[in-house]
Amino acid sequence: MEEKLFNLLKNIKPVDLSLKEKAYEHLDNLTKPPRSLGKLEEIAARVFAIQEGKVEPYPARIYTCAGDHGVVQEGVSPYPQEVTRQMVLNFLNEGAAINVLCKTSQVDLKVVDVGVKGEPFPQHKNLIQQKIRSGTGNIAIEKAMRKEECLKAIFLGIELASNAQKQGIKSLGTGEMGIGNTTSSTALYCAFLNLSPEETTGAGAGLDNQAIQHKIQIIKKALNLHSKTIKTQDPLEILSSLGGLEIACLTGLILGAALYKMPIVIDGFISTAAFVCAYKLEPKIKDYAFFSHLSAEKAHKQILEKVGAFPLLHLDMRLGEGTGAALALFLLQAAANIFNNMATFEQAGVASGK
Ligand SMILES: O=C(O)c1ccc[n+]([C@@H]2O[C@H](COP(=O)([O-])O)[C@@H](O)[C@H]2O)c1
Ligand SMILES: Cc1cc2nc[nH]c2cc1C
Repeated sequence: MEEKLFNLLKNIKPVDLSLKEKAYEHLDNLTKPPRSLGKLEEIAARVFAIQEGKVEPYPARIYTCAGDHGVVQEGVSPYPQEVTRQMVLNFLNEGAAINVLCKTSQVDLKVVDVGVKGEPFPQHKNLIQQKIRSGTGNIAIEKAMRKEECLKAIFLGIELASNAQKQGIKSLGTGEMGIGNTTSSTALYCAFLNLSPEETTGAGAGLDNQAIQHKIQIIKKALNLHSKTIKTQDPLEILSSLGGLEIACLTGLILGAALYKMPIVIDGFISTAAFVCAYKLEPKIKDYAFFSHLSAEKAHKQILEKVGAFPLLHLDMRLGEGTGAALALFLLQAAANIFNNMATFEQAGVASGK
């Protein structure tokens, strides 16, 4: 399976960023002072480069991937594990923030059970039931998952991107749900970016300061236990040891987006951990990615700076689910409409500047 993955990764093509100049030539002819729409123009230009001559991000889809985390038994989250399952049901009943924001932005939503603890969910049109295992192992005392399970989750993510493309979807967004997954994400950041748990551990879904100190100790314990693996810097081993099933699936989704030349919007703190895993597997994926927002989770700013990414929105959000991605996909569509629908100086009879 590992060899199959590395062979697939070889097919990922770099984005031809020289195409951005061609996009800017068109944007500079539109009835506005050049570059006056700022980052919106940058978005249009990069989508043009990714889609090789078109700016067409819609129809768009978010995959919200759900999985449970064994490390929750260490008391690292203010919420009980059952909330993962309960929120998946809420997503399917269209009562969650992600449902509302996807409707607002006209983004399609699919919910993926890749590792929620317990029984599979009843069939539902928006549910992809692909549980690989019933939650991860507790990373403070064992590996999160076997390498084969991690690879299965990555391949599932790649398949989700492929299916979306076959169904006419033009861009993707990441979403996740998993009580305990900020602990796993923080451990991944420490392992991949050589950061300390003290500087990267935050409140997650709402821990107080004392509980954050405890979370730091648990992350340290996990990093110690897996220190040999971390030294190797093998992305698959590190993801299997410290990650989560939803994080591995999103890693695959990001790789798949690049493979199928689709723009992908990375949501908050946990999705960025999946981005780092995908980047470590194949750095060419970076130019396919947009970062929706700066999460209020403590270390997100530092991490985004470290990976050279700029977040589009600053709204103090820290929910996950794909909520930032839903808002940012709308910005991609706004950028596309600017590119495709504005009049040029010539068409409108407006004098251009010198
Ligand atoms: O997206 C973010 O930036 C973000 C930051 C903090 C928490 N979350 C969400 O909260 C859950 C994880 O929090 P915790 O404290 O249980 O690790 C998980 O379901 C995430 O979607 C999400
Ligand atoms: C209620 C709730 C909703 C969430 N959505 C994403 N993470 C979450 C965590 C909690 C606790």
